[in-house]
Amino acid sequence: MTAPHSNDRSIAAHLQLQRADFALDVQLNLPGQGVTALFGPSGCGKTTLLRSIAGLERAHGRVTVNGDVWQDDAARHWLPTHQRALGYVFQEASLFPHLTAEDNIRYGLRRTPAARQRVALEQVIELLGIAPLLPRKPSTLSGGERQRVAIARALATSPRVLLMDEPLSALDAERKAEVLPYLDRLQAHQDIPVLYISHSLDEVARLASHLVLLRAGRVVAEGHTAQLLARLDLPLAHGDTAAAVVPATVTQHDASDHLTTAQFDGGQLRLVGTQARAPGTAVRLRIQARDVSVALVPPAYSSILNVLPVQIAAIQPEAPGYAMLQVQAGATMLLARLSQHSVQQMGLCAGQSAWAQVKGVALLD
Ligand SMILES: Nc1ncnc2c1ncn2[C@@H]1O[C@H](COP(=O)(O)OP(=O)(O)OP(=O)(O)O)[C@@H](O)[C@H]1O
Repeated sequence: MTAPHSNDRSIAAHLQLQRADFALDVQLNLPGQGVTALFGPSGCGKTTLLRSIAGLERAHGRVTVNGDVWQDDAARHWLPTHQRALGYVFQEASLFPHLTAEDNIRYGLRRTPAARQRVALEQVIELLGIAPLLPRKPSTLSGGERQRVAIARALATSPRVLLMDEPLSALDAERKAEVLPYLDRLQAHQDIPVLYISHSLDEVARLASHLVLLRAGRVVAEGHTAQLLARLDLPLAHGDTAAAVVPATVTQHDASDHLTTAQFDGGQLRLVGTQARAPGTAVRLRIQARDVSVALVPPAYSSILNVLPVQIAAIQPEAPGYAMLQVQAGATMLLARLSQHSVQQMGLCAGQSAWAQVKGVALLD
């Protein structure tokens, strides 16, 4: 069943499911493009939600994906999984061991009706850089290579959505770093929305433009990743890993000093030692709360490259001895993790003007 508005770019998952000691109850309307991360503590229902969208669990409600109605219990409509145009990538690549990488990918392709095939096999192979792996059996591939083949197999079926359940969590840091750029490429070259479960805030910050925070089967918060990461009422903005994500545009690269300048909605930031990027390139920057300090007078003769005029938006006490500050630069919210002692000594309070000294800025893509 296809909705009359074929240009509908959204994913709706209005779902309820009751188990003996767990209930899923979500009303989600998500973007029909880009990566949406599902994040939350173990057992909060991330996998159950993804499986329900896939029709692998019999939740009740309504699921639509960019105009396709997969489930509408009110209209007694429910498509089984094989009739839902989706790709599913699990933590461990579940490839057929007796088939080569190529035959694994072709297997998915054969099961896709010709009318639905929109993604060319060659394109998928090129995108994931797996041409040299095609004749090999899964047992001869590394974990990262296997996962790239599994993603290729899912993509080759021309899915309307890609469901990824912790696709990198079984890989060590090095293999993860090897696969991540392919996920970036996927976003740049394929217009397929991705729902992505991850336990890693780093991964979420890097890949996801949209974020859903779940707890005990319910949605705690949902919205732009950058906005949610900086919200003091949410657990993400607390502790040693708290960080703000800042969308920016490269304006200059000074090759002699290895300094890149990027403009964001609130000023300029300079990054040292990053690869040269052409002016105009859109980038996402990550600023950790522990790398931001606050001064009440403009710091002089400082080695810190980035000093921004800000306004303190909010202050919240943290784990013993710490306070988390939201500081606003233009329209951008940053986080600063300070000692309680400094907050008291300096008499810091919401509404005050100050200078944020940013010690480290990381390029996410
Ligand atoms: N097949 C099942 N039968 C009964 N209960 C289940 C089943 N699968 C999961 N559960 C329970 O449902 C709840 C949600 O599980 P789910 O796997 O969706 O959580 P999750 O957020 O994906 O967790 P994790 O991050 O650990 O993977 C948990 O309480 C879990 O114990």
